[in-house]
Amino acid sequence: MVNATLTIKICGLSTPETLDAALSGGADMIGFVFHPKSPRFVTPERAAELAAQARGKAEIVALIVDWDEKRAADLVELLKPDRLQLHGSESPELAAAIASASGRPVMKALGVATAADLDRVPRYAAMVDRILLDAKPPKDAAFPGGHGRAFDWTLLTGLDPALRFMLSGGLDPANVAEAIRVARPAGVDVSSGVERAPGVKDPARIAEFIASARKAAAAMQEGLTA
Ligand SMILES: O=C(O)c1ccccc1NCC(=O)[C@H](O)[C@H](O)COP(=O)(O)O
Repeated sequence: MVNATLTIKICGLSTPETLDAALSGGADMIGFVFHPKSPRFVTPERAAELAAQARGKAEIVALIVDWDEKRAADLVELLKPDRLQLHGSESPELAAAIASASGRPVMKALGVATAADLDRVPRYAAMVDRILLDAKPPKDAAFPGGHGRAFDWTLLTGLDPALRFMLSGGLDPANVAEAIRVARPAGVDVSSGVERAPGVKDPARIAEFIASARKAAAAMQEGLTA
């Protein structure tokens, strides 16, 4: 399911129509947000209904914020996601404990604003399956992700290529190609950039985002092999 050259994740889906746009566009991962303050919040029961549409076609990612192992394992029991995304201030040890208790690979999101924010990447990378490098939320934000803010992608150019990180934060159909060219991520993740209002996904923008990202990844690949 996960593309060898670029993993594309569409996050914060909450309707069958927009989920279909992500799947038919060829998304590798689709994300459900379980943070109650988010405009993209879905209940586990609603997510389980939507997940039936995606199972076997794309990885189902459950996004949780500062949950403990027990709560994460209970969600996994109900939803049977392929992966958990931790988007709070979970320590590397808690992230590893959640992976172990739930039996699911964990992607840990880390906020980036300056080069110093990357110092903790190796500690997390040693404990989880994937790292997602996202913009930091605004200081007064009610929820810690999905704010459509980009950060300076050039900060990532010195990262170990073996890290195979995912990139998010303010990506959209117009800038994703440039983000891929500059940061060379193994994957990209988008939410606000494919919406017409907070929490309201736009099927046409989802298709456009996936097409732009695939085209940019193919061009990079061609450049590397030419
Ligand atoms: O999207 C949310 O509402 C959300 C709420 C709480 C924690 C994380 C959240 N989203 C995280 C994501 O995976 C987003 O895709 C990522 O932050 C990028 O968002 P955006 O800049 O809006 O594309």
